[in-house]
Amino acid sequence: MNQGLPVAGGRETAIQVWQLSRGYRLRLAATGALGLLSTGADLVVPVAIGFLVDRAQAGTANLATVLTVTAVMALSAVLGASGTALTIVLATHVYHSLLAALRERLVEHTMTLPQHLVEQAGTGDLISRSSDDVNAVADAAPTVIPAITVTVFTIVVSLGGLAALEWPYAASFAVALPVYLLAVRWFLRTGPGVYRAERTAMSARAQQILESQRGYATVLGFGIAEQRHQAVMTDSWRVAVQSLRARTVLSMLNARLNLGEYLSLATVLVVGFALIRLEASTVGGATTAMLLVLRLLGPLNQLLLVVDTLQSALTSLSRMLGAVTTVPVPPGNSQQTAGRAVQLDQVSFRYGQGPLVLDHIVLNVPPGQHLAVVGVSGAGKTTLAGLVAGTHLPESGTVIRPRRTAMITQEIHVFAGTLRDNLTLAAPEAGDREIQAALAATGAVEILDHAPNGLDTILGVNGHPITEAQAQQLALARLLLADADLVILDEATAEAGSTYAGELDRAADAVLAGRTAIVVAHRLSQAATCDQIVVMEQGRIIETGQHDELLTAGGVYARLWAAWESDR
Ligand SMILES: Nc1ncnc2c1ncn2[C@@H]1O[C@H](COP(=O)(O)OP(=O)(O)OP(=O)(O)O)[C@@H](O)[C@H]1O
Repeated sequence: MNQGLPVAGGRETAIQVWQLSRGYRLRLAATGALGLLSTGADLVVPVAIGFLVDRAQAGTANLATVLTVTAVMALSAVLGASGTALTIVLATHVYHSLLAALRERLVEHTMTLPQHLVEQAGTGDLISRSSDDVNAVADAAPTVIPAITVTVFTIVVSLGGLAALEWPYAASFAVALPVYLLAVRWFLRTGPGVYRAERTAMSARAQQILESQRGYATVLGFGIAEQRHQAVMTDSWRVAVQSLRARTVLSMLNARLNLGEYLSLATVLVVGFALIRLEASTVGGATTAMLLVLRLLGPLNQLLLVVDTLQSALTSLSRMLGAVTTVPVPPGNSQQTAGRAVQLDQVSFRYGQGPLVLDHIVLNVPPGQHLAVVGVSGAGKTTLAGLVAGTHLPESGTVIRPRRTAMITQEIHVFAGTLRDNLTLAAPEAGDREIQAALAATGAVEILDHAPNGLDTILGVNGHPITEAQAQQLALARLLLADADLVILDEATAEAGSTYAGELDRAADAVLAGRTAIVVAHRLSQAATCDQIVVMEQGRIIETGQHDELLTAGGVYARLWAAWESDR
């Protein structure tokens, strides 16, 4: 079962958001001031209507009074509405800028996460955080931002207005306040768990679908399509159940809000009635108070309703920040240096909680030397290559490698893009002549000869097809252009003895010339030409030496060599 990446707590989320807001705080303050002024202008309407009611009651209202008051109301309404609209635009702009900054940080950070941590968490979890969660936070903007900006300012200004009228009016609102507070408290306690469960179910579904797609060949090969289909259905049903729970919680919140609304209106009416009887307020004053409370209820309900979206967005935000703040703290040490040598000192490693896969490895590769790593399948060769490349971090011990290290793994990926893009990934400044030279050196010119648009031919999904061996040649040409100090080769596609194996060995020789290299020798012909060979068994180095020395010694390497020669 995948453990998933961590989720940031409330305090950590607040700290991260505060840090992220650096550079936007002045704009935020200006937005706040504008919001307050705009909502203040909105106060004019209820006050003016109360004023008119009093004048009408006293019989002193004439056409001029009505026209003047109407003009003032119209002006304040226009000013208030435009100010509020501008506040929302400004707030939305800041929100999206902050989200873009966070998304960048997320992508940047995930690129530095050690491979095993991502594998342990499940790629689906990471994809879900950088897609579903980013969408949830972005989608919240149109509802949450207007609700928050309008409500917060309306509450402050309206309560101030009620208190300025007669304090009992403001105090009467306190009767309904506990209902609202209890509703929010209940929702904040119930909501996060329900929303987190919904998001986690979504992550699990994403992982299930991803695994079915990635393992498509295996699914077909073993005839387990129906089984996979059922697994995806089960996870989709879990998402449906969790979504239903989330929506039920929302309906229950609605019921509580309706109760609060009823209580606040009833209380202000009763208080207004009592104040008028005591001659502490005029009918106009009571009218203004009633209008202020009505004004307050709309945004308040809107805010509480978007607490749902807000809560969901906050959950997503905490998941995004959780992935951003995942700092791998390996007890072991993995360092990059300006030099060209590789050193491993007592390096041990395991995947998650599994058994030791590398057991106290000691290795020295002097600058410019080529080291071959040999061993049966599962001995730990690929893992060792990953540790030297820095994609895995040691559990204990120290890895020292050149800063400019490049690796070709067993999974060679052809990126969607042009042939040129695929070659210049690690050398963006390389010109066409250098690219052609690299293709020639690695025997890959044939790819170019058959590419309909030369270096501009689109490769990858739906692009110009290339064979697995050509993809490997392309990867070698890319490596040559990257001009790394240390090259790690862990490619294993070509069958020993095939024409391609010979071609790839020659291409690899061209790439490795003059560099420090570690070659995971899936074909022993690759090992024979290296300066040094280490033989691995169950995570340990059991033999070290040159090809001839190891053959003469008659140990494991000699037996592997004999078996390999007889298979050729
Ligand atoms: N991602 C992983 N999670 C858990 N265990 C793993 C993972 N990758 C490899 N292992 C285990 O670690 C051990 C060493 O695997 P590794 O791939 O490094 O061996 P190898 O010598 O390179 O094998 P091969 O020649 O088949 O690639 C094996 O027991 C393998 O099952």
